[in-house]
Amino acid sequence: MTLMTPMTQHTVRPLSPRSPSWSLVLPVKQLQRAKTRLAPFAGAHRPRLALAFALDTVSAALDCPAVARVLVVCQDARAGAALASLGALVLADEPGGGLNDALSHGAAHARRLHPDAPLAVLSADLPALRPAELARVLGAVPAAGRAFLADAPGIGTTLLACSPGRPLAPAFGGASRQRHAAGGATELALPDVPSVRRDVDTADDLAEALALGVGPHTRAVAAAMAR
Ligand SMILES: Nc1nc2c(ncn2[C@@H]2O[C@H](COP(=O)(O)OP(=O)(O)OP(=O)(O)O)[C@@H](O)[C@H]2O)c(=O)[nH]1
Ligand SMILES: C=C(OP(=O)(O)O)C(=O)O
Repeated sequence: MTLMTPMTQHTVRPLSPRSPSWSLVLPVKQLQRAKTRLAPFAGAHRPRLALAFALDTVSAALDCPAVARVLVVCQDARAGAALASLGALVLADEPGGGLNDALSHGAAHARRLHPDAPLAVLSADLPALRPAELARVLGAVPAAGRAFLADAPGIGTTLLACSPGRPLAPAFGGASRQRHAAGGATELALPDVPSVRRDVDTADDLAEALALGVGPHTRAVAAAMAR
C-alpha cells in the first residue's frame, strides 16, 4: 500500500455540526482504461468524463453531513491529485487487483484509521449525487450487519455498507445486486434516492444523470462535448 497524499479533508472543509461518523471509500479506475462503455459516445472525451464523474461524486460525498472522511482508491496520478485537492485521502490500488480488491484494500485502510466508524463503499460514477440523498441512504443502514443499495436498473450495486468489526466482502461487477443479497447483505429499499442509484456506464445513463442534475465538472465536460 502506498499513501499518495496526506489527508487534507479537515483543512479544506469544516466538519458538520451533525457529528459525521461514516468512513466512505470510493474506487476510481485509471482514467485511460475507465468508462469503456462510453467510448462510442464520448470518443477522446472519455478519460476527462471519467475524471469529472469522480470529482462530482467525491465532492458530493465530502459535503454529506453523515460522512466524516472520504478515501479514494486510485492508481491514476492525475485523478489522485485532483481528488486529493478536494479533500479526499487517496490510496494507491494494490498491484494486480481489480475493483473488489481495491475496495477491500481501501476498507482495510479505513478500518485501521478509524476502527469504530461505520464503513461504506460507493461507486465513483454517480455525477448527480446529492449529499442529502447519500445521508438518507447511510441513515437507513442497520446498526449491525451489512447492507447495500441497488443501482438504477436494479442489476448492480452503487453502495455497500457494513458495521464496525464486520467484513465488507464486496462482490461488485455486473449483476452484483443478486450477489450481495445472496451473500447475506440487507437490501436498502428506499424510494427517493435516485442520485445515489444513478451510476453512469452508457450514453443513456449520462442523459438520465443530466436530467437529474449533475455536478459542475460533469456539466462542463458535457457542455464541451456538445460544442
Ligand atoms: N481503484 C479501482 N477502481 C475501479 C477498478 N475498476 C473499476 N473501478 C471503479 O469502480 C466504479 C464502478 O466501475 P464500473 O462502472 O465498472 O466503471 P469502469 O470499469 O470504469 O467502466 P467500464 O470500462 O465501462 O466497465 C467506478 O468508480 C470505477 O472507476 C479498479 O480496478 N480499481
Ligand atoms: C460495478 C458494477 O456494475 P457496472 O460496472 O455495470 O456499473 C456493479 O454494479 O457492481
